[in-house]
Amino acid sequence: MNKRTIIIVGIVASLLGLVLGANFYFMYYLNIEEGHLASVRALENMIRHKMRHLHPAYLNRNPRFFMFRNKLLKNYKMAPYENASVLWDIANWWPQENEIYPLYDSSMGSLLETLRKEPITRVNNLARGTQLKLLMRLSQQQKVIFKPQWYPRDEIIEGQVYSGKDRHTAEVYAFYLGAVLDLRWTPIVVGRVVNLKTEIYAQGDQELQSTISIEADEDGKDKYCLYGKCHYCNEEETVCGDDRHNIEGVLIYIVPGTLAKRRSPWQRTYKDDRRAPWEDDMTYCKSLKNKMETIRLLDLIDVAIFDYLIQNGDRHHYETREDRVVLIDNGKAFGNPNKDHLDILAPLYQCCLLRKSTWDRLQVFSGGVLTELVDRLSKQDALYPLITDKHKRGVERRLLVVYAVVEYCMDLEGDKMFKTL
Ligand SMILES: Nc1ncnc2c1ncn2[C@@H]1O[C@H](COP(=O)(O)OP(=O)(O)OP(=O)(O)O)[C@@H](O)[C@H]1O
Ligand SMILES: [Mn+2]
Repeated sequence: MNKRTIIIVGIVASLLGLVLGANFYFMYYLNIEEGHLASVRALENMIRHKMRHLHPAYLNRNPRFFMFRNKLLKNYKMAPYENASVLWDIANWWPQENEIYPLYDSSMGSLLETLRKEPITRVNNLARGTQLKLLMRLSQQQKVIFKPQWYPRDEIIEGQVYSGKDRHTAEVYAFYLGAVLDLRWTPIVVGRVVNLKTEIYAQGDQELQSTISIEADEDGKDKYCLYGKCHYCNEEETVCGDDRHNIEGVLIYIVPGTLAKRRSPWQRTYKDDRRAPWEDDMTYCKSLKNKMETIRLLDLIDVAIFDYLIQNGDRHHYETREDRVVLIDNGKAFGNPNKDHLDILAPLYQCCLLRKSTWDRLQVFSGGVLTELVDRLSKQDALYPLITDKHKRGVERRLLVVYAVVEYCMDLEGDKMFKTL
């Protein structure tokens, strides 16, 4: 054999080795159990493989997005108003099942303005849930929930996916993301800079006032700090005003109607040394499919995608309105832009079911459009930018993971994974 032949044979042999090696690698991980991969690790490898071979359509812009973008921008555009209570009457009639507001409605831009502008006339502690929140009344009438800022936008929350306190702007982001993805199941939320002295303390009842400390700082100027009343509230952990007593927070419109709280089948144990059954059992969904209505399962799978994009890993319970799932409490999102918690997507990759409309919609906003559009919609918010560029890149990266997981499911189930319920 001459030198050239040896080189060619060498290359062919090593290519063969690579192909075989890679196949063995995949066969090792593809320890298929009734069509499902045996472990989360194997799944992660499979997803990584899928991500490397994503069809360009998932990476590029879909021209169909223009139509949606223009309508959305028009719908959420800031608009003046004359009578706030008329708008509140309208908005309180909006909810239908779990849809909190209509797809397009000429009152939306004005309604958002009422939440930004109307005077805060009464404030109480709201000891519901575990985190600090206040109940505010606007113009002596409309009740809203207030969640304050705890962290700067670029704070990185270490630890578990559910660690830390609320990230207030995540609630606003969730509202606009829900609007874009047509998961209009979130409450309507605006960011607002509020004065702790004149708008909260002065309008607060005695109980609230007793959870606000007023102390003189080095310059002898009063400093207002709120610690509130809730499960995790304590005098050491406070929200303090700046030199003009201002704090950032979000006003969350109260969803009219009755909400029912249910334990999530994908609940975490919240203990470092104990894992939940769903974390190790890739066939976990099989028994759920018999126990739970498909429509509920489809709702929870939509929720999983939504939560995965924003990295909310704290949906231990979910709430329903007229038997459909609502997206209440989105504050534990955007903790660490560098981390993706794939297991938030467990409902999707374990059940391999997805609402057809959700899948169609997700594909409209490929190629960077999703975060660009949420960014443009939220430009009018007092707290813009809601999240850092790193977090925006995180959302886009995770959208590709969602595409890859759906591709993985399509390999297993074909088109029958898509449902129209
Ligand atoms: N916009 C809303 N409309 C109606 N009810 C709401 C709204 N936001 C919150 N609630 C009610 O208040 C409860 C507590 O709110 P939320 O879940 O945001 O608090 P949390 O302190 O984050 O709770 P947890 O610690 O359980 O996560 C909810 O379970 C819900 O019943
Ligand atoms: Mn919460």
